[in-house]
Amino acid sequence: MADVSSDMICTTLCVNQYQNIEIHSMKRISTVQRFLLPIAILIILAAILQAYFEYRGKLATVEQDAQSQTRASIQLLQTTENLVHSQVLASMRLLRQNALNLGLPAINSSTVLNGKRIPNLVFGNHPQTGNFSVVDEVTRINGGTATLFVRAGDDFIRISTNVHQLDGSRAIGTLLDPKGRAIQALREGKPFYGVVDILGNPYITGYEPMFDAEGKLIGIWYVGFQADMDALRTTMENTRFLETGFAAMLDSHEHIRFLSSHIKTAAAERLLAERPATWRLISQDVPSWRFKVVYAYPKKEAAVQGLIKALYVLLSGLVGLGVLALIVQSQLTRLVIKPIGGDPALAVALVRKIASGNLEDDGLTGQQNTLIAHMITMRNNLRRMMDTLRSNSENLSLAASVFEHAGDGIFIADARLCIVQVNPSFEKITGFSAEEAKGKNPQELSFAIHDPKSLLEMIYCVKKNGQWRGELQNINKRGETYLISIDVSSVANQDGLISHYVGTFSDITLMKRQQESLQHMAYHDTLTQLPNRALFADRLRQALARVSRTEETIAVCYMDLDGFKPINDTLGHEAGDDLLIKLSERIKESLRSGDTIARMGGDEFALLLCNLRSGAEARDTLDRILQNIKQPFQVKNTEVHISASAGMFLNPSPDQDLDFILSRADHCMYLAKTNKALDFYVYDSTMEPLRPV
Ligand SMILES: Nc1nc2c(ncn2[C@@H]2O[C@H](COP(=O)(O)OP(=O)(O)OP(=O)(O)O)[C@@H](O)[C@H]2O)c(=O)[nH]1
Repeated sequence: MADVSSDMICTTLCVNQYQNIEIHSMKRISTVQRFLLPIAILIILAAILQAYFEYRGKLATVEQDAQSQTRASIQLLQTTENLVHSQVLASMRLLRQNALNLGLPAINSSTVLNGKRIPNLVFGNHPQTGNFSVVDEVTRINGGTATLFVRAGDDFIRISTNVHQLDGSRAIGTLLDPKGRAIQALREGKPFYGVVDILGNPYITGYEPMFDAEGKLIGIWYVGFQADMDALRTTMENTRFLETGFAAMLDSHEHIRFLSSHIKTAAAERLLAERPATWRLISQDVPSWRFKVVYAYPKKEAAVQGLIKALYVLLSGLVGLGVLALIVQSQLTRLVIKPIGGDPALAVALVRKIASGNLEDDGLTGQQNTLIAHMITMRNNLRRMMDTLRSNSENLSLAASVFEHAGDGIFIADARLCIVQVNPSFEKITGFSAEEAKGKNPQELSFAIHDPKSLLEMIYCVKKNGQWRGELQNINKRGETYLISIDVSSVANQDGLISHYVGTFSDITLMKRQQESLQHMAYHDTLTQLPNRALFADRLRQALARVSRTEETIAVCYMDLDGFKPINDTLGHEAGDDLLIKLSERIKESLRSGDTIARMGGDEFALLLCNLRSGAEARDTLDRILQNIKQPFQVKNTEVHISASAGMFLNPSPDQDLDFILSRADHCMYLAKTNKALDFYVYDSTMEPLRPV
């Protein structure tokens, strides 16, 4: 119980802390009380109802008992009557048989009895008035009493009897009670059997009409037994109904014959006469005896008995309720409150709060290993999950936004490299819509169309290293070639197996072109598109490096146009430009693929002749070029003639400085220009420092 109390206190404290829970009413009534309240009300109502019914039942039982005892008393009378009735019949038969043994009944003249003249009843020749042999014989054999009556008008006079009067004499000469019960039937010639009051005593009697040979009613046969009322008297005297209730047997004159011994006759007579409302009187007639059985009891006593019974039921109900309350409280505490860890209302409120989506930590705590504690843990876990989900969702929406708005094309492919999703930039760059791209692999969308191997390399690297970066040349839906810089990485599932590939790429076609253009500009002359000084120096460097391995002959020539300025001056600068372009193309066409011509500035050009078999071949080549230049050019519809002076550095060695080589060739060119005798001079470091062609 101490645990339960502490639980309740804990719950109340928790509830108090639990701000948002609508359990104000529950604070006042605990779950056990709420559980018990309807049961208690039901049990109390049932007990009250049962008590009421018990009360009514008790009243009815008292009434029924009284009725039943009344009937029992009557039954006793009737039993007495029935038992004696057979004796009466036997005696009646015996009386008549004894008479018939003497002769048939008849009236023979008259006789005198007690000074009165009455008809003389005879059996055969035997007068019966004052003759007691027949009746005494019957009584001797069967007991009881027997009488012979003779009819005298409407009356019947006892002429022979063994019924004695109070003075002890035989009651002959007396009349059959003219107001009695038997006389009416007998006058009509019918028998009468029943209880008759004879001289103040009840007799069970039998009366039969006596007829002579002609069938004339001349008298009465009578036999009777005085009823033994001792048993009835004892029963009545011992009867005590409730505390003061009593039983009484009244005769036809309403006189009390028998009465319960605990009440005085006068008091009983007064009650029976007044019949007060506070008493219940049950009376029943016994017609054959002309008696009346009365049972009387005070209503108050019956009510008290009923109330005692009702109170007993009520108390039993309350005791039962108390026991039930204890059982319910202990079982609820053991099976519900303790496992829950507090009032179920608190748990319900907590669940409702969680269900409403409120996962805030409100400081609620629960005892270990209880439902509330588990729910709080669940709520904490849910909150953490929600935070993670929210964060993931934000990341996802961010990722989705990036995916949607990224300038780079993005595709996501499954493990078979079939595209499952692309972003708008993918559609823009490739020209393929998302619907067209889905389900296809990059090759089917013309990725790396010219170099399918690069895709295989890409897959191999991604599988091995998790990512691959490179450039691919693709063809878009419009059939245009474009170059992409692409980054492909793999996404592994929980088992560590590749589930997806993510490719991010950008169209670098334009950038590449610009880059190439810039590179071209950096190494070429913008007017003639010939290599410039820097590219020439680079090629010369490469050639020198090669020479040490191949021992081939190379030659570096420096060339300057003669009389170019006048063309500018006369035909204009544009014509000069045109001439420079056409001259460059002519020289380029006359060179072999491994040779280089570069514009060094203004009207100055440099030549790098490689793979020469000899110095003579170098001279011949330069000479052929100079002769070629002398061929007329068509500029602005004008035939223009021009020539060039040149210098050659034949067989430069790898250890020689580039500037030195060029300055030597330039110097030779200067000699040719100033000398005018030769088109070019040759500098050969291995032979002569400077010599003409
Ligand atoms: N049209 C045109 N003229 C150029 C260009 N670069 C330099 N020139 C001109 O080329 C001329 C070069 O001068 P010079 O070397 O004296 O010309 P030249 O008449 O050939 O004289 P020599 O070389 O001494 O024979 C100058 O008038 C420059 O203005 C160019 O890119 N286009």
